Amino acid sequence: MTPPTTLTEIILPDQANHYGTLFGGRGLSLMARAAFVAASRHARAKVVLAACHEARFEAPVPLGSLFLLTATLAQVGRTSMRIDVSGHCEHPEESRCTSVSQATFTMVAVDDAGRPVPVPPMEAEAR
Ligand SMILES: CCCCCCCCCCCCCCCC(=O)SCCNC(=O)CCNC(=O)[C@H](O)C(C)(C)COP(=O)(O)OP(=O)(O)OC[C@H]1O[C@@H](n2cnc3c(N)ncnc32)[C@H](O)[C@@H]1OP(=O)(O)O
Repeated sequence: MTPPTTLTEIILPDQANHYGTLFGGRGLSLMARAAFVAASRHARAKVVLAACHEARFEAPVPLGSLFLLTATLAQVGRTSMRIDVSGHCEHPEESRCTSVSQATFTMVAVDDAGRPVPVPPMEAEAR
């Protein structure tokens, strides 16, 4: 089974809003990026973002924090993959890590013409 994809980003001023916390659009973009990596690792093909479901931001991510993302392959269809992404916030000077966001992304494998192509089933990963 493919291990979850993890990405860590330090939140700098160019990623912040006027409240001094991570801008939500940037947060979603980072989560989509993690989903893209996880889907690409499974499909080993071009993948595009088809949908984003149930995105939630539960707590703000302050400037200077680490935003830790974990993307997990949750379900595989014929050409699509559902990727669950969770975000945690960690202050670099503290060990405390709190859950701050979740979203689910549907990624679809495509050929060079952008047509959906089959992806390996989840079970195939265990072989
Ligand atoms: C929000 C965050 C923003 C953040 C900000 C991004 C920042 C960036 C970061 C990097 C992010 C990475 C992403 C890089 C790559 C691009 O950047 S992709 C760019 C954005 N996405 C696109 O341009 C895709 C545009 N859409 C399409 O090309 C077509 O609709 C698709 C997705 C290829 C599907 O084609 P289709 O002809 O509708 O195919 P169809 O046979 O009906 O469906 C194929 C499969 O897709 C599934 N599917 C299609 N539509 C949906 C849907 N809406 N819901 C669920 N499943 C669907 C079907 O159920 C089917 O699944 P299977 O049963 O085969 O498993």
